[in-house]
Amino acid sequence: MDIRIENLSKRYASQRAVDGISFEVKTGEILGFLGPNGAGKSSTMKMITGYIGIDGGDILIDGRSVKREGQSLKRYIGYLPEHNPLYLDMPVIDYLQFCAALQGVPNDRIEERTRMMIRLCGLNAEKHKNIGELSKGYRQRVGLAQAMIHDPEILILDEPTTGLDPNQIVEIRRLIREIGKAKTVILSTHILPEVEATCDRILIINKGKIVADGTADTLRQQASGQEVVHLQLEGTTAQHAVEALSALPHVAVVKADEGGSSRFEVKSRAGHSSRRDIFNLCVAKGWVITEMTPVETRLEDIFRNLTVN
Ligand SMILES: Nc1ncnc2c1ncn2[C@@H]1O[C@H](COP(=O)(O)OP(=O)(O)OP(=O)(O)O)[C@@H](O)[C@H]1O
Repeated sequence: MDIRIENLSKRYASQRAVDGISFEVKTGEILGFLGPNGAGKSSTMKMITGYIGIDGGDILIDGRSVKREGQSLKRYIGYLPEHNPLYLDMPVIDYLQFCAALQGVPNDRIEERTRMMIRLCGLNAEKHKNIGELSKGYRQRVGLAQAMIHDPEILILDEPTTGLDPNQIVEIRRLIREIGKAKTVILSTHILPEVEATCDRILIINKGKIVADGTADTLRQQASGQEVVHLQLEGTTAQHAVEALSALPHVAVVKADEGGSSRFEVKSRAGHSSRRDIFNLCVAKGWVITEMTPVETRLEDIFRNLTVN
């Protein structure tokens, strides 16, 4: 099921938490929703799931308006909220059966779906414990299990791997990727490598507005206006190398590593590459290149550039 967000807005008193955003997520796509604290991610997710009202614009799920048909669209959506509300006095298994019934899973399938979620989310050893006795990570797993119990077409996951141990993070990412092949998934996270590992596309929101939308590769290409190369040379001094490299026509900045290790960072002018010139210079001077590595713009840097004001 496709999700289409059209000029969506949310206000809390005088604050615009979500400020006229538009984007689309297709079936089979996993969208990573990034943004600093307070950017408007949870508010957007809550509007998609019908947990809070829409102030402006609309959300279309398979062409149907959440504003008009929100209640009947809820059954297509699985939602893991940021603050996962769980019944602490209930055993895991009873809670999941209760959620299945609430979500309209037919009586004769409740046990099978509950068993499947317990297996998928690694809850077997804890299934008879009260939720209040579980560790933070296991509570998160219960939250994920309840989000998926009715096998929804759409999954909205607000920071799904928070509190999980590294092994379980890998498992849950794998699970999300698997589910994402046939469903529509939006997940928010603060863990940038997670977005690259799990998501097909990234949306960055800042102060209620979208500031980037694309694959990790496209965002990198857009951000890397200037080529940066790490270089290591033999047969010259740092001072000579910096002077000669700085004189190349497209080189903007040359930085030598401290300690005179003959390692350099060479930044070119926007839209130019200096790698050939560097190579030719070294050949002409008889210097040996022991390393020449283009530096990729890190997702962390892209995120910071777009969201630090
Ligand atoms: N119920 C509310 N009442 C008043 N203001 C709210 C409410 N919920 C959210 N806000 C405000 O709206 C803004 C966006 O909040 P939101 O929770 O959507 O951000 P977020 O991107 O999910 O942040 P985080 O990464 O910290 O979870 C914040 O400034 C927040 O304080």
